[in-house]
Amino acid sequence: MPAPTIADLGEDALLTRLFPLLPAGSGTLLGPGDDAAVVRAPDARVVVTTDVLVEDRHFRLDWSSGEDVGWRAAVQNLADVAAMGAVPTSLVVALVVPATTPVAWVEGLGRGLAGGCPEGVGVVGGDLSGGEHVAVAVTALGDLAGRAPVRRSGARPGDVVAHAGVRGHSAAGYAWLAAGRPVPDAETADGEGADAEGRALARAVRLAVRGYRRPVSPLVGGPAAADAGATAMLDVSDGLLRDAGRLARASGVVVHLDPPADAFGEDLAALAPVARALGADAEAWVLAGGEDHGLLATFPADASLPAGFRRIGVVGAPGEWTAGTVTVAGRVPSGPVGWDHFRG
Ligand SMILES: Nc1ncnc2c1ncn2[C@@H]1O[C@H](COP(=O)(O)OP(=O)(O)O)[C@@H](O)[C@H]1O
Ligand SMILES: Cc1ncc(C[n+]2csc(CCOP(=O)(O)OP(=O)(O)O)c2C)c(N)n1
Ligand SMILES: [Mg+2]
Ligand SMILES: [Mg+2]
Ligand SMILES: [Mg+2]
Repeated sequence: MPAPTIADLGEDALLTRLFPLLPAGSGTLLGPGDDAAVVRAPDARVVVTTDVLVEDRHFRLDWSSGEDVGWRAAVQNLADVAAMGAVPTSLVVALVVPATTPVAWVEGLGRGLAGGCPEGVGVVGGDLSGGEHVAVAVTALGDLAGRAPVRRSGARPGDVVAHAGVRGHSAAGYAWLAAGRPVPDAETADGEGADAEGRALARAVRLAVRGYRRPVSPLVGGPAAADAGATAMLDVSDGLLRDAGRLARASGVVVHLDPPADAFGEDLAALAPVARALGADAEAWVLAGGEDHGLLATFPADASLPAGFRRIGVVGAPGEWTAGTVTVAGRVPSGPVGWDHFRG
């Protein structure tokens, strides 16, 4: 018997299968099933953002399961809410899927959405459409709880540049899958079968591929950064250099990143076996890889950095370099800076 597809079920039965898998959310007054949802908005100012994931652009069905795609769709949006200094509250999920899609894939997506959402966040509604390719558009709502939003534009010369979360993992995982290399199983990574070097490579590959399939954003760091006096913040979706450049441009400043071995030593060490095996450059993944969804923020020099944030540089005034410039170890890097949907 072939696996049942969503054409076997139809829309209503598919939704009946999906709803119980979705997280309810502590601020949900009316969840999925009516013409619209009703959610609590304690702050009166609602933070709202949307991001779409498109098959073969953001994910491949042969590289990621429904659960992976749901997880990433949630995290990518939750990170944008956190990057404003807000606490995410609800998601709305619009799904385009071919009729031939297995029911299990959509159920996996539901479970992945639940897995990517922290306690208290609900998936309160969405939409379904047939289409040639899979696309998942998520809208996220958040609560500032009295905080001022942390914008991209508030960085001042002398501020410390800090980052919370991993860097380069998603790009390394993508590179591994794009090279057509098999993902080692947990037994190879942790068991007795392989030699020490083989196990180290297996562990590093699994970390990277997991980072690509199911990134983890340090969401609580967003409100914590706001409370610690962050002057500017954004999540790193397109690459550290590109997103730091956006912050620098919006703020009219220059961002000076510390030498990679100091600022990103842990990531470089974690990804080194993957880079060696592929003949690739871990530094390029860390500086220009996207989709890790860490938080990049600037703080006054005398602020104490909240848990999870590490100093990676300092903000400078324009002069020798124009506003919007990002330097690494005192020089403007010549390699790629990150992702652009229309320019590669
Ligand atoms: N089609 C659009 N219509 C209106 N605003 C948009 C559109 N696409 C992007 N934006 C806005 O432009 C800004 C940059 O978008 P984007 O680079 O996608 O941000 P992020 O990386 O945080 O998701 C955001 O404020 C976003 O809301
Ligand atoms: C199959 C596949 N190819 C390429 C990529 C790499 N990639 C796709 S979009 C993107 C940048 C982030 O996505 P975007 O839609 O720009 O999110 P936003 O910046 O709006 O948060 C990257 C690095 C991928 N994740 N999967
Ligand atoms: Mg976006
Ligand atoms: Mg963002
Ligand atoms: Mg982008």
